[in-house]
Amino acid sequence: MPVRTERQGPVTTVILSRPEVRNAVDGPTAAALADAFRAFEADPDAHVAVLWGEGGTFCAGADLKGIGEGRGNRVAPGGDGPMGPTRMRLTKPVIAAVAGHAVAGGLELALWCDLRVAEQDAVFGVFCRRWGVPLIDGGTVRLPRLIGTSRAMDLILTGRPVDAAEALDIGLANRVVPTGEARRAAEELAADIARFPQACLRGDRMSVLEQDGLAEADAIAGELKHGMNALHEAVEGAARFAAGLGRHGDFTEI
Ligand SMILES: CC(C)(COP(=O)([O-])OP(=O)(O)OC[C@H]1O[C@@H](n2cnc3c(N)ncnc32)[C@H](O)[C@@H]1OP(=O)(O)O)[C@@H](O)C(=O)NCCC(=O)NCCSC(=O)C[C@@H](O)C[N+](C)(C)C
Repeated sequence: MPVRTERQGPVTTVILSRPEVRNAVDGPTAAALADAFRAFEADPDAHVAVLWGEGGTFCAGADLKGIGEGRGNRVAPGGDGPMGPTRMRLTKPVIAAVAGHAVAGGLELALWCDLRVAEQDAVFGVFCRRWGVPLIDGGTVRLPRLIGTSRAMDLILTGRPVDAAEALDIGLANRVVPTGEARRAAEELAADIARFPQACLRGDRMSVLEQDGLAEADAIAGELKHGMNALHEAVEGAARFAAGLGRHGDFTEI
């Protein structure tokens, strides 16, 4: 099974498991990844997902051997991405737990996630530059939005490796943790996020995602729309505050 899912309360961990090819994604693996995230999205008790690659590597991108033999991943307009879930807009957050390499399509998978927790020896990069395989899983769109056009163009044109320290510095990684700790740290972060009232959190997240390409006034109108959908939580949350709960950053009691 190239993909499996484990569940701890509201946290779902999707595990990419083809360590013998550094978790390179072929067609069946892409389909299994997409299905795993569809199942996460449909499960009302699952709040936050973690995407982790087994065997010390996040993902070496698309399966180059398959591409070389004419068995490239399916590229269908309107369908799933060649790497699987990269064209889905989930209503819930996903965190990439990056050990080893997150390169080419593996970088695109990490960019699709909301947050990236990287091990200190993790490496990111547009390694597909070497083979003439294009970024068509959102990489040319999400990378500049995340780190800015100038930095993204450097990485896209040179295909150079980016270590964890630089990734943190340029905002590609959100946290850097010791080697071997990415999954645990990402799951802890996911559990922290899963504790909050979810309608408000999902609305604020969606406001961030939807504003790309919108004029400021339209983006602010979108923010209002998502915020109003979660007002019931605001009333409940304000009542908890008035009762003296959750003050001074102690979120465990809310
Ligand atoms: C990741 C890596 C740095 C790890 O190095 P390592 O020293 O730890 O491991 P290795 O010895 O190089 O590889 C171990 C095994 O893993 C296989 N492997 C590694 N990456 C692979 C890959 N991408 N496809 C198929 N097999 C891959 C190797 O061939 C090898 O198999 P073998 O034991 O049978 O020789 C190194 O393997 C590497 O550079 N791999 C290639 C990465 C790369 O360039 N990927 C580009 C893929 S194209 C791409 O993803 C772009 C994407 O947008 C395309 N699409 C839109 C279609 C999705």
